[in-house]
Amino acid sequence: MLTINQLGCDYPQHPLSFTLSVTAGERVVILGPSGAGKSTLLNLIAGFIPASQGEVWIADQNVTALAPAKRPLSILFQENNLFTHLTVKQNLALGLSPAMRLSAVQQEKLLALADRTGLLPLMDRLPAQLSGGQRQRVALTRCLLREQPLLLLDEPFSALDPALRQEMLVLTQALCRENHLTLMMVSHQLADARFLADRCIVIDQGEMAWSGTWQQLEKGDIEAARMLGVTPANDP
Ligand SMILES: Nc1ncnc2c1ncn2[C@@H]1O[C@H](COP(=O)(O)OP(=O)(O)OP(=O)(O)O)[C@@H](O)[C@H]1O
Repeated sequence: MLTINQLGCDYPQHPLSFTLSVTAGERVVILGPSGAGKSTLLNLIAGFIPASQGEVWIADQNVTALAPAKRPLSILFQENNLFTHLTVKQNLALGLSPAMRLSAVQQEKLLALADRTGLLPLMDRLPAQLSGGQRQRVALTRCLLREQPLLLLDEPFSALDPALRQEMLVLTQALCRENHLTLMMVSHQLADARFLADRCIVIDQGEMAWSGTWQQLEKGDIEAARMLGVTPANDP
């Protein structure tokens, strides 16, 4: 589904170069120390940071030279995902049409998904009139309306309180399953991986340092776990 090969950019501190493959429908949680290159990896895949080397292949298509909007993926950041002057409904409509002019079928689709994610009572509000969790629910719903096969999440729930965070993880897992999405999510929490990940990747100093299961990390007896500060009795 996703293959990247020596994908990198020239940051002055140290070069970054990533090589990895993700299969269709796989849910991968990306962990690693602060500054390791996790966000850069997602931004290189999405095309927001131009690659100075390497290639990105998504669903058998070389997308390395494509503009971000042309790549078959959606990306969600920690915050600032919504247009502040547009209502929830308008923000959602942008997922289907840049001009927000929807056909009857698209309207129906939008309302059905908004119902699924609990947004119907909020449709006429502006983002400033929503809680942080509600805003992320809108942004996640818009990602899904785009119906792209690859979903990239960059610490999307880290500003939320634990209960809301758990609610969003449950929703994300359900929506990924229902829509057969391939997921790559950056997180600082091994608990997210425990809940969501088929596989964990640890990034260190601009490259992939380790790949395996959250159970292996949780044991705390491998170098990748030590890198994250995980010991058997200590979840980072
Ligand atoms: N625009 C930029 N120009 C130059 N260097 C950058 C730029 N953005 C990030 N970096 C550097 O690239 C490295 C990787 O940054 P990145 O934001 O990808 O790390 P991260 O693993 O996501 O960190 P965190 O967990 O703290 O969010 C860091 O050393 C950072 O200082």
